[in-house]
Amino acid sequence: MTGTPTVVIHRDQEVLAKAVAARLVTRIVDVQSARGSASIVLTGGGVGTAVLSELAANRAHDAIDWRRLDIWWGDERFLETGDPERNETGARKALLDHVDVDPARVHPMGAIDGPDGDDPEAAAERYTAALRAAARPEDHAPVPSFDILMLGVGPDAHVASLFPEMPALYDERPAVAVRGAPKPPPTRISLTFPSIRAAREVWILAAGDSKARACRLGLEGAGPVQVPVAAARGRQRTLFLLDRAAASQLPHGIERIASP
Ligand SMILES: O=C(O)[C@H](O)[C@@H](O)[C@H](O)[C@H](O)COP(=O)(O)O
Repeated sequence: MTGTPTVVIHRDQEVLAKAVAARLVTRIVDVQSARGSASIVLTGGGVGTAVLSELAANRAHDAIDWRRLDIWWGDERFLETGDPERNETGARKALLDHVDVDPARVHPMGAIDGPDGDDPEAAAERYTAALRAAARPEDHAPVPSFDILMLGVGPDAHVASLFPEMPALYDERPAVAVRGAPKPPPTRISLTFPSIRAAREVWILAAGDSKARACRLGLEGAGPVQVPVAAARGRQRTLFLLDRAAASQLPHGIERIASP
């Protein structure tokens, strides 16, 4: 795992979302120019979806070769396909329906009306199989080395659908079913920490006062069972991309202020 995360603070949620969208363009273009293709992991939640909307609105997204981009999800709500509460639905509406992605390279997590019916464990196993199929020998893992893995964070410091003190925190499988999630809806599918930590870069996205404590604890090295975001680290780099409100409890001197 990498060393100390880098903290970048933006004035407010709107500037944060625009800046993360611009950062995505630059990082994806750099990776595609170096290796031909790139892979990203999307997150649900307000900030994660706002980033996708800003990316759709920013014509710089034309610099990305969308046909050579693998798109995965960090977690998903186990609902019917097209349900507005599903992260996939939000991502398609905000961005994916507006760019020329290769459908074969877009990997949504299962839905309750999918091939596994109302069995989230089977749907998680299917996602695990897709991850394994995409992994290459040089990844040295059962999942691909995602170039950028984005995660929102909850006020309770959850990331993806890895909630404090829940069994999924201890699971070594690439993707798992989560039942009884404290954030509705209760049944979800989530990547686990081993999958998150296989990513080259992990970007933690947070805005608002309600995330300030989670961000502080996540950066102070708290235990991952109580503070899951504390274990969300990339192999090469970890970024905490925050607005001022989410950064309001951080000790002075560790941040880089990006927006005046
Ligand atoms: O499916 C989900 O609910 C998300 O993946 C979840 O992990 C989200 O990213 C955080 O709860 C932050 O959500 P907000 O940005 O909306 O606060």
